[in-house]
Amino acid sequence: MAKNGYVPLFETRPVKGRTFFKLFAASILVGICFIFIYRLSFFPLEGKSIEKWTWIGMFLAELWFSFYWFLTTACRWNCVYRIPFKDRLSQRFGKELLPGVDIFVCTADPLIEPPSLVINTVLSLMAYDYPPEKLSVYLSDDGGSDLTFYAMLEAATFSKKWLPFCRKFKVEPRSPEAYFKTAVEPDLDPVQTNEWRSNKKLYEDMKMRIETTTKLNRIPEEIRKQHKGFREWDFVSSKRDHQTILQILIDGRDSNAVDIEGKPLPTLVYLAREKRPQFHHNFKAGAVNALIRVSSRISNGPIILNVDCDMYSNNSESLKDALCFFMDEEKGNEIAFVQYPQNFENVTKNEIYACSFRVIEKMEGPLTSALDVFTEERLFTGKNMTRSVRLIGRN
Ligand SMILES: O=c1ccn([C@@H]2O[C@H](COP(=O)(O)OP(=O)(O)O[C@H]3O[C@H](CO)[C@@H](O)[C@H](O)[C@H]3O)[C@@H](O)[C@H]2O)c(=O)[nH]1
Ligand SMILES: [Mn+2]
Repeated sequence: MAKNGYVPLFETRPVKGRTFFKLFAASILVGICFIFIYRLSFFPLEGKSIEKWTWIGMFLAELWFSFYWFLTTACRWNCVYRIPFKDRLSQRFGKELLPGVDIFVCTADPLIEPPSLVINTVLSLMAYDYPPEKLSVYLSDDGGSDLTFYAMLEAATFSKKWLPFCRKFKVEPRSPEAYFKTAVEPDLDPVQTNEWRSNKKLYEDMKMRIETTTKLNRIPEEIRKQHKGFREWDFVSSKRDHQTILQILIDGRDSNAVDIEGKPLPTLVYLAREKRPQFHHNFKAGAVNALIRVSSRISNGPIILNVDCDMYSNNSESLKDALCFFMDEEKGNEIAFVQYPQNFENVTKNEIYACSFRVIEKMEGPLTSALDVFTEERLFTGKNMTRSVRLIGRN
């Protein structure tokens, strides 16, 4: 493994049984060739018109199925596993050497994507096992909703206790909702047990306050008075017609931005990009473009992680896993995009949703498919983009 003293940060292992798969594919290819030979050599020249047309129709269908088979087989031809070694990453890169990571969370509607769900995702990302001064979490709110803004204010306050709590009790996953749903009260000394209980209560109270405003569908006057950011909504006529609302809720550059233990907090930003009815907003891709511009002025991290608001992180170390691919001294430069596996809740025990890391190597020019990748296209070709970043996505 170690070559000239170099120890890689990740390993690529071929999936077992590739030769068998290739033989199997070759046998199908032979079968397809026979079908084509048969169709071309035995065309019913003498037959009725219906026979001829059915023959042509079937041949076209066979061509089409063969093309589909070719595409799916090509994708599976050289399957590999990627294995990151995050312990090596921590050994080799101290706090100072790790890159800044800008995390983008997108939400679009406070009714479909309730603010309590959004902040659970945000809190799970803020609590990543990563130097907080290197982390910045940006929420893009395409719903332009003060209900979501209020939930973010609550999350900013709650994070001061939640982050130390996660470290102390080794909480996993770090979405408070997901954690408290299954966690059993730890059997520790009374002081610690009380601390655990009081944090649970803090979360439940916060969730109740947020859900009450969501049900009311407005922010009560006494809460509005607590933060000047709410005044922005005096100028919002609708979710499709408003000015930019940008609020830095926790500024990591400020030495006072610390949790209850005095440790630094990650930067936390709320953004509702400007929208006007005469301009198309381009959905999530538009939101991500706005986030790239805004984050360039605030933290300008060379790594961007992009998640949807309903995708909390279920492992506090997964950021380090992804970084192993980018930080590897030999192969890291060939990698531009790492895609996290996605685990669905309450679906099935068996893994049928391709929950594995995906890594795109040697990227040249824009890629096709899916919105996450669209943002990448802009990143690499955009006229005013001078920022060179690498992406982690979950799509
Ligand atoms: O105008 C919009 C519309 C959507 N979103 C956000 O985009 C994400 C994805 O949208 P959703 O409607 O939930 O699509 P899904 O099918 O659930 O998402 C999958 O499909 C999308 C389109 O390919 C990808 O962008 C997502 O990452 C992928 O999870 C969500 O966080 C939304 O809040 C915005 O920010 N602005
Ligand atoms: Mn979704």
